[in-house]
Amino acid sequence: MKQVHVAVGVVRRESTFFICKRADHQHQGGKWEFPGGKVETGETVEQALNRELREEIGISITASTPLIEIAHEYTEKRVLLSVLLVHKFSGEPFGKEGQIHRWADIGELNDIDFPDANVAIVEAILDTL
Ligand SMILES: Nc1nc2c([nH]c(=O)n2[C@H]2C[C@H](O)[C@@H](COP(=O)(O)OP(=O)(O)OP(=O)(O)O)O2)c(=O)[nH]1
Ligand SMILES: [Mg+2]
Repeated sequence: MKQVHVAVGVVRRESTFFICKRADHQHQGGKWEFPGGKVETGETVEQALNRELREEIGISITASTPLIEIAHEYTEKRVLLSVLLVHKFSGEPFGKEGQIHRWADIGELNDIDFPDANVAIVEAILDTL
């Protein structure tokens, strides 16, 4: 199975994190996600994430640091998630593509319905902060 490389942004403001709901027709539809998307040929992870966060939530990244890389195999798809912690940005995040979104407190992260690969992301957030 081909592996899809995805840049994922953990957008943080104080002890809260900006999350979006994936549309029903998408892979892992109906689950919450950290915004992001596929890394295109010739892009770095940082460039891909900056493009995706502009398109999806209307912000520009000012400062980010690598948080974790996760390779995960779903039954129908193999993904490599390169996750960056986005701690400075300009603009106010919103659901630019009409998606449901919210700020989740750090204490809620363990109870949110994320795709399976995100268990390791949530662990990394809780370990780091
Ligand atoms: N953005 C994001 N994707 C995640 C997370 N967890 C997780 O398993 N994924 C998976 C689901 C998808 O298979 C893949 C993201 O790819 P995608 O198809 O949504 O990428 P995209 O935003 O470029 O979408 P598209 O416009 O190409 O349809 O990564 C997460 O927290 N955020
Ligand atoms: Mg996306």
